[in-house]
Amino acid sequence: MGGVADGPVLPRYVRVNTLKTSVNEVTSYFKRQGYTYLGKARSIEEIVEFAQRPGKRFLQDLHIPDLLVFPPDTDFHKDSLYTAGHLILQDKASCLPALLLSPPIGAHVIDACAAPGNKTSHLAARLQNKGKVFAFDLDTKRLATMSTLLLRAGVICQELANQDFLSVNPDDPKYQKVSHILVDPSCSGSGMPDRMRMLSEEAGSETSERLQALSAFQGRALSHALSFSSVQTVVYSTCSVHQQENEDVVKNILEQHTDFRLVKALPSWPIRGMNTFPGSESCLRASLTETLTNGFFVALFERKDKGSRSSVACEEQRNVNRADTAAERPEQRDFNTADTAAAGTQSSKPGDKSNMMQVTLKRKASMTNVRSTTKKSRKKKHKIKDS
Ligand SMILES: C[S@@+](CC[C@H](N)C(=O)[O-])C[C@H]1O[C@@H](n2cnc3c(N)ncnc32)[C@H](O)[C@@H]1O
Repeated sequence: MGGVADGPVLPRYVRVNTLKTSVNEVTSYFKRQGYTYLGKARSIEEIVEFAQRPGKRFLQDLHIPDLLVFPPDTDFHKDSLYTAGHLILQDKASCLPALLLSPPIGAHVIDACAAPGNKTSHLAARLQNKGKVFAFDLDTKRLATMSTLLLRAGVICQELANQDFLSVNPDDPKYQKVSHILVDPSCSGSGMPDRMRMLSEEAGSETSERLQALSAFQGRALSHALSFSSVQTVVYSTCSVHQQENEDVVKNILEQHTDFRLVKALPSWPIRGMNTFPGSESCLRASLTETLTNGFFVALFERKDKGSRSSVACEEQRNVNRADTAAERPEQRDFNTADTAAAGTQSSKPGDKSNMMQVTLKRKASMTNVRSTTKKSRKKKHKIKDS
């Protein structure tokens, strides 16, 4: 393990799945396992210090109440609380989007690019399984993984669809009550430590083209989310460190969607968006060196007029989105590498036409495919319960 001289090391963050247990119960459990509970962290510096030393100790995080912090390399994969879905191994930064979206219990929520589903399960926990999470993803395999993870986490308010979010009709009566949307689209993954290394090995021009295409897709996904007529709050997040995928996307969207404004995301968070446009400090950034997390970016949008948006404005924006989408959709499927690796499943290489074809074919199976996976998973749930 690295010492202070090697720079900060990422602790093991553990999110308590409040659908199945509580922070108090988990704290008592670990105390019985011989761990010492050091209370709630008071500063990031305290966590930095804490993470330098091994040992059976843990803290409660200072920003995210249902997050516990253990020394790096603490392995919970065989722990019975983990296997029973009471604990979710999730980086602190990746807990920010659901925390910030903060849908009220019973709300209808869309998770636009959802698999493998850690944020979906966090959203369901915040909803206390009441209301609805419509979760979309293009990748069949990742959705199957997600279905298993959600089952283990006790999530029952989800509706999964193997569908391009950009093709979801905001006028569909099914989504008329959607008030909160999370957009966590495919990105370069440059905030993930190993991804950063991989990216630096890529040729400059290739990287810049890829970033450009990613950024265009991210903008369209975010714009599409803002076109749902009842949506009030939207969170946009990436695990990228690039301005092009973060502040630039947000700036363009604010210019297009003047009926939305940025809200200061978690004011107590120390690192803000890069100063590239007025108000960019409302966004937040995360990094290993500054916040002891993976590299991450979050922007929180809120509708200015809390009443419903004019249907003409919605329709105009959707026409723009549809035209852009039709032009760009085929390439966009290449950008799943970082996310797929994070999910522990096989990824398609950028430009690998055979894999692209597979994805296209799989997508034709669409909703039925996922619904049948979900049914199978439900059967499995009973088996797990019985055994
Ligand atoms: C960053 S990952 C999402 C991680 C997920 N939110 C979580 O916390 O587990 C991005 C996901 O977007 C999916 N995706 C890419 N393009 C999409 C599209 N047009 N519609 C829906 N999902 C898409 C990818 O397959 C990938 O699973």
